[in-house]
Amino acid sequence: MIEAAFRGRLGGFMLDAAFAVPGQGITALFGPSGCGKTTVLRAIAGLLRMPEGRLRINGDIWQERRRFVPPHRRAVGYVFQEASLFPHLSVEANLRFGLRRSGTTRIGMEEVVDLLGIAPLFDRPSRMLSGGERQRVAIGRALLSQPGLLLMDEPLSALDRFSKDEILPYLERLHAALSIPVLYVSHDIAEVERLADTLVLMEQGRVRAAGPIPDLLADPALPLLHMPQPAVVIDGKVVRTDPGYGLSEIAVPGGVLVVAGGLGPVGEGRRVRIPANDVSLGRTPPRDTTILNALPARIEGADPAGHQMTVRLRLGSDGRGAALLARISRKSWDRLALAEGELVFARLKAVALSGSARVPALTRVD
Ligand SMILES: Nc1ncnc2c1ncn2[C@@H]1O[C@H](COP(=O)(O)OP(=O)(O)OP(=O)(O)O)[C@@H](O)[C@H]1O
Repeated sequence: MIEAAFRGRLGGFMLDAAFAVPGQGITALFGPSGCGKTTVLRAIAGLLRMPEGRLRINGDIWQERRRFVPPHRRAVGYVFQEASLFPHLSVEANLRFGLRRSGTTRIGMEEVVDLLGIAPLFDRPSRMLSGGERQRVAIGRALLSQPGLLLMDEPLSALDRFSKDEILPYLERLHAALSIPVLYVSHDIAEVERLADTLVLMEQGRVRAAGPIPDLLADPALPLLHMPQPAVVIDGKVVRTDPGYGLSEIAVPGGVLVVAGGLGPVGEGRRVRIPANDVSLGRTPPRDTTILNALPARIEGADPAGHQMTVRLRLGSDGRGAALLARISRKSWDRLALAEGELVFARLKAVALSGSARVPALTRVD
């Protein structure tokens, strides 16, 4: 468990942020520019001492009343927006610099090099790396310092789209292979939807909500559902693959989804992303359609969005499955006389796998 509470004033900015999140997986600190995400990360690293603060990381107290563990005694790895490598040193020497800082070895050089695909870069001076490559080395160096907690402050924001897409699968691999909890600052919801297990939503120095990302994306009291392009993410497992058609079946709470790709061992974890604009609703099961996914679901409620409605649903005829959103026209809502509690068939035009394999938390290896 990671329990954090910080309160205090920095110039004209008031921070009053408290959250408790699982001590494993990736927790995203998400919110608009200036809401205090970096300040919280700095307070967790001990680089900033808030007048009132309480911080407990998986049982270890790092700050409480007069107790304040200094930054060098906190087992954190910190990855910044721009990798601060030694430009004249080789990748290997930069990585060894991380290794030297610590006595115990939880993660070794070989594992880091393998996980982050660093082998081909090993002998290069770090000034000759691309932005994405530099960031991979910076992440490797942070991991080699044997952190009990990895802090990442917008690690992809200085990269172009191409480099971002190149590095995201590596972050997903880390997520799958390591048990080190990660606090990940971002203001890019696409990144957060892809990587995070838990979301801490910040607004003006405060925590508006904290919880599993699938729940927060579909919560009508929060701004995420009211964004122009809302979406849900659902975590499931491969139950069948059909290599001939390049399809896999993913069991999710309340149904089974057919998705393109995602072929892999049965039982492996997968996350899917379903944009609300790609979901339509009908009262009867569809026939003669090219749509592969049409699942029974119950309407939980609906919120007007201009001339449209954002309909909140739960998969399964009992309405107890995963949360789903549908953006439909108000006219369709009225024409079908839809209402809370009704059973409908959700037709999902697009179900995209979000990233690569996700290993369920319980089978993660240490
Ligand atoms: N040492 C300081 N003294 C005064 N004000 C500060 C200090 N540190 C941060 N602030 C202010 O606190 C606010 C929050 O800053 P912070 O960098 O934590 O936001 P953020 O959510 O990470 O933003 P961004 O996404 O733009 O990086 C800002 O208004 C910033 O100017």
